[in-house]
Amino acid sequence: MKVAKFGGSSVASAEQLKKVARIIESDESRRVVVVSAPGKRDDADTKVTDLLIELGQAFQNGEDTTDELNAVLSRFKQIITELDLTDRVLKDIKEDVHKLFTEGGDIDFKLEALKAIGEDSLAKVLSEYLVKVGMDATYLNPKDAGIMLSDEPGSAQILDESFDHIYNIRKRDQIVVIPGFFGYTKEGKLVTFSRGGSDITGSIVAAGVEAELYENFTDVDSVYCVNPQIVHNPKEITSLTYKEMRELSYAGFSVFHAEALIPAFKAEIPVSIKNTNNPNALGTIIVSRKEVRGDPVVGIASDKGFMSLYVSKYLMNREVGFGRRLLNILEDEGISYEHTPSGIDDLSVIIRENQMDEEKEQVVINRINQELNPDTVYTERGLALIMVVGEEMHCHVGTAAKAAQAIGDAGVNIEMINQGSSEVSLMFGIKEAGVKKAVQSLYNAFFE
Ligand SMILES: Nc1ncnc2c1ncn2[C@@H]1O[C@H](COP(=O)(O)OP(=O)(O)O)[C@@H](O)[C@H]1O
Ligand SMILES: N[C@@H](CC(=O)OP(=O)(O)O)C(=O)O
Repeated sequence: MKVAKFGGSSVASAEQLKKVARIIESDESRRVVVVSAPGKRDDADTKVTDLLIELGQAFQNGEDTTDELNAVLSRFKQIITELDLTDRVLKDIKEDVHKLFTEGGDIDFKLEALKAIGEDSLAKVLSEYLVKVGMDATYLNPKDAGIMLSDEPGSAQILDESFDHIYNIRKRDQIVVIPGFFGYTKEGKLVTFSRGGSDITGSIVAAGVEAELYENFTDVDSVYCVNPQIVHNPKEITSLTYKEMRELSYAGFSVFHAEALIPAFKAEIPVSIKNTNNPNALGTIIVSRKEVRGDPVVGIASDKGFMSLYVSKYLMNREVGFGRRLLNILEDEGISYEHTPSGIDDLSVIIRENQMDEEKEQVVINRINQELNPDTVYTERGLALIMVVGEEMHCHVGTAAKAAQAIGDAGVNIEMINQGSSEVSLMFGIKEAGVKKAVQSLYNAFFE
């Protein structure tokens, strides 16, 4: 049994949904299908999830919501008209939205339920279309699928007990179409994963049903060794390990959600990245172990939006508990951190900028000054991280030197270097403005 997930680009229009139906029909082991909400049809378009977020914001601000609701309805109207389906889904959307706007309840959970309407409606549309073209298919709500999540709106996590429930999907003899991106808490409240989270649903369902393969259909022929939006026509990666993909997706390979690998990895289910627009292309396979190739680097990822919090104090190395107290301050202020590169008398904490606005930054700096009495404390915004990744790095001499040289050749200053003890990746912190030049130069050094 295979689980096939189709992303926003694969379900953006009636034309795309016809391709999806052909893909499902062409392999009878594709029995479980997970879908996103309709994504962008072109660069200027808006994802349905973003339209729903705008609808929620208008409602929360007490504004007229007619235009925002019509924008969502018209996306679905166009799809069902072109597929010649009933207008049942439009009625459901209107009813669901009306209920959410008029019944009592917590606003945060209403906003969550609104956000999920895109995936939910698309799953209904696709199952109806599959039946219309002759397949035995049915819609399955995440609650009935057994997808139980933690009570963390917008960043929910799977509860372990879900997997036993999800296994029961195997017993169904129809093709089931499950909306991605959301599930339910034990109390029955709808909660979503973080953005792009349909990949997570697909991985959870694949682990739950013990699938032979988790296929993730998107709009590129494979995972490329660098983001194709940065380097023109980069080399394809045919296979990589979970560890490598985890590092790369964390650092900007948005083709697969960084949190989506864990369920498939734990259940040892191979993940295949395929193109809905070119399903015969080989794609990329992600597995636990791959043959030794002799290449130290498989991919180079980059992500913007980081900042560093720099703290120095003479004899920091001898002050017991200094690091713990610093991180405690961040914990108290509800800030998560990414990395902590350190020297003898100094420590930098790398944080995503959206974790700490200017106001919070002042609170944190004041507390550090009062509670830790440092020599210096300051922040630097506008940082990017570049991650050079490859499992074979540990048996190659000189990879770090080659990477640093390539960044230097691009005329970009390295602000920070970090290498994890697992030696799967090398991380460089640079100013955001230098990302394109540095990535192109690294690509030339390792792949050309
Ligand atoms: N290294 C990479 N390899 C392939 N695609 C990448 C990479 N890094 C970023 N991307 C981008 O990821 C996009 C696919 O992800 P996404 O838009 O989330 O797809 P979907 O709509 O299927 O969920 C590609 O169109 C590509 O621009
Ligand atoms: N629709 C949701 C979830 C998702 O996975 O979407 P996409 O497949 O378009 O990345 C979002 O936009 O966040």
